[in-house]
Amino acid sequence: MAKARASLQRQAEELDIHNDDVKGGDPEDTLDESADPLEESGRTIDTSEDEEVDDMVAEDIERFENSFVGINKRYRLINRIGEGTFSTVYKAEDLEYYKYNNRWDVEERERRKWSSPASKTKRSARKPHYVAIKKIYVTSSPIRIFNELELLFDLKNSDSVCPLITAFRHQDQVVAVLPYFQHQDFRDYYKDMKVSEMRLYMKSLFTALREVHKKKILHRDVKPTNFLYNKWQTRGVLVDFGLAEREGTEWHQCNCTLPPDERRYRIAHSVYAQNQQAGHQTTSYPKNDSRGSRRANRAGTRGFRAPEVLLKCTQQTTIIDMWSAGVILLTLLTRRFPFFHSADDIDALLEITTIFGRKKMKEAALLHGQVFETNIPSYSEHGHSLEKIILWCTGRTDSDKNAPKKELDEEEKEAVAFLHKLLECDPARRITADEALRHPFIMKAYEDSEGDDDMVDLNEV
Ligand SMILES: Nc1ncnc2c1ncn2[C@@H]1O[C@H](COP(=O)(O)OP(=O)(O)OP(=O)(O)O)[C@@H](O)[C@H]1O
Repeated sequence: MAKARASLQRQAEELDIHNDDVKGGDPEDTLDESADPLEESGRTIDTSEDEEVDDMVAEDIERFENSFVGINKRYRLINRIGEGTFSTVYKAEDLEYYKYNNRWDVEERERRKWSSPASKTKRSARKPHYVAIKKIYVTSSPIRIFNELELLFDLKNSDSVCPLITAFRHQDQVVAVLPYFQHQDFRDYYKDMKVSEMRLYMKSLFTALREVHKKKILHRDVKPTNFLYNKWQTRGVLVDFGLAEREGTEWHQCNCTLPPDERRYRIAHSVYAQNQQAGHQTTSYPKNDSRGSRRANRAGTRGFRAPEVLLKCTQQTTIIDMWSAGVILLTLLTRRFPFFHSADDIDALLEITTIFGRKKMKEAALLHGQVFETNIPSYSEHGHSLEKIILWCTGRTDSDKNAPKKELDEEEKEAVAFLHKLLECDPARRITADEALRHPFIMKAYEDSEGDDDMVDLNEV
């Protein structure tokens, strides 16, 4: 393992490119904006090798094959399946599959488990095997590429993380080779997923996050396009560790990790509190603050960033991913994608304020030593309940005040009770992936899959 790591490191160091990351934020921060969930370019392109390939895509594949000498000896490129901010992903047939040990191939393992001894040898000899080739843009910094490859290498034994099979470099171009994971486009099912199906989706997502978080890795970019879900197999895999990092990277003490008494003391003696006591409602923070602005990693995708990321917490933990998972569940329950659609971080904070109200946001900000103030009169002190928002978004509100009040059904109510635990503004009180998997809402998914196991047993008999 150490040898492979050293070789990856060497490859990253060898890259002679000095460009900065694609989108930098203000120089004081680390802000990597991943693809907008609304942008068509981020959309999964459906592929079947028999399908006609667009002329433009065929040209692109040809360019790629010509620029990356030798790639077509190992892989037959079939189609372009995804385009993101940092990479283009192609589906390809692995031409040298049988030369190697393919422990990464979970699907083949499953197939072999259930097939007869004779078919095991017969069919696998003919069956083509597919991979996803991620061509990382040359504008990505070598450090970033190395980071992604190294974290994927670390997670190689996790079935719910799309593993790294191998990686190649040719001049300034790096490609990562991953197993091709058959999945459906989120946009094709989020509008009509039943609550029982949401449970299975979330269970699979938390299983992946538990694995990642156990290794103390923050994914940082949890969103539907980075969780490839196969609803027929009720299994998904996490992809895209391009923004991921190890917990503790560049940490500096943040107020949120102080013992409550000490935090209260600091807040009570802050400039903000003193100005408040003096009754300076409009000048509760220094207008000409000479202190340097705070540095914090705010990488992620708009609409999925946790409040502590937006508030520049300097000790962010793996729990930021659980907020993003909450945004996915909110999307499924409201049938709105993307649910949040802010232009920048301030907008994002305001969108959250609309739901949770001014009081909660002020508390959330103080927790990280920040002051949250807004003069927008329409934001209420306590916001709106998630129940109400789901009813609004799904057209279950009546303009007639005398009409009987519409309510969520029992299953939706259970989902909302769980959602509150994910969309908790205080990271210390937010549910972890491990706890989520033991929550009654998710536990019901195990009851459903126990039923499925029975069915398999009967078929076997
Ligand atoms: N292993 C895989 N199997 C099938 N499809 C994949 C695989 N990996 C990636 N894809 C497809 O390619 C898309 C882009 O991949 P990825 O998220 O890794 O790239 P990215 O450039 O970092 O994207 P973004 O900027 O959207 O975060 C995915 O949303 C998915 O549709």
